[in-house]
Amino acid sequence: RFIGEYASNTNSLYHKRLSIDGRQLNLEVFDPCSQGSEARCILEEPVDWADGFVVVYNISDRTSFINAKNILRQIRETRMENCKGSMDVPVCLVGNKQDLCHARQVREDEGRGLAQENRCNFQEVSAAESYQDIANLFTQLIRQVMEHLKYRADRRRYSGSKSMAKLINNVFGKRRKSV
Ligand SMILES: Nc1nc2c(ncn2[C@@H]2O[C@H](COP(=O)(O)OP(=O)(O)OP(=O)(O)O)[C@@H](O)[C@H]2O)c(=O)[nH]1
Repeated sequence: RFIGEYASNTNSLYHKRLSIDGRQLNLEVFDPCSQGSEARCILEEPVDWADGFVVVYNISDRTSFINAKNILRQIRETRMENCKGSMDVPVCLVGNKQDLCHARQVREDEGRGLAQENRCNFQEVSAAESYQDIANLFTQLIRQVMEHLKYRADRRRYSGSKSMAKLINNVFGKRRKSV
C-alpha cells in the first residue's frame, strides 16, 4: 500500500512473514536514515549484516541519483572487505517516481549503466502507481538472496570437507610413519 504522507526521518525496521517458492520466510527490511548534505549522502553505519540491498533514487532528482552512487560505493567497499572474492551480496538499484517522467532529471540508461558498473539489478518503478512492481522487485531480490546464502553455505561445507580430507591425510600419514 502506498502511503503518500508520513514522517520518515528516523531509521525504521519493518517485519513481514511471507512465503516464496514454498518456503516460509521472516523478512526484515531496514530503512536507514541516510546522512549528509546535497550530493554527499552516505549511510550512517556500514551495513555489513544485510543479506541484500535495495538502493532507491528519484528519477526527477539528480542529487538523489548521485547519493545512490555514493551508497552503492559504500556497499561495494563493505562487500569487498567481507566477501573476499565470493559471489556478491545481491543489490537492486531502483529509479523511483517514474510517474514524474515529465520532470525527469536522470535518464534510464544512466541508471542502467550505474547498475552495470556495480554488478546489480536495475529497474525503474513508480511506488505511487504500481504496488505490484515493487512486490515483484522484492520477490526477485529475495530469490537472489536465498541463492546467495545457499552458495555461501555450500562453499563453507566444501572448504570444511577439504579440511577434513587434509586432516585424514595427515592422520594416515602419521600412522604410516609409526607402523
Ligand atoms: N509521485 C511520486 N511520489 C512518490 C513516489 N514514491 C514516493 N513518493 C513521495 O516522495 C516523498 C518521499 O518519499 P520517502 O519514501 O519518504 O522517500 P525517502 O527517500 O525514504 O526519503 P527520506 O526519508 O528523506 O530518506 C513522499 O512524499 C512520497 O509520498 C512515487 O513513485 N511517485
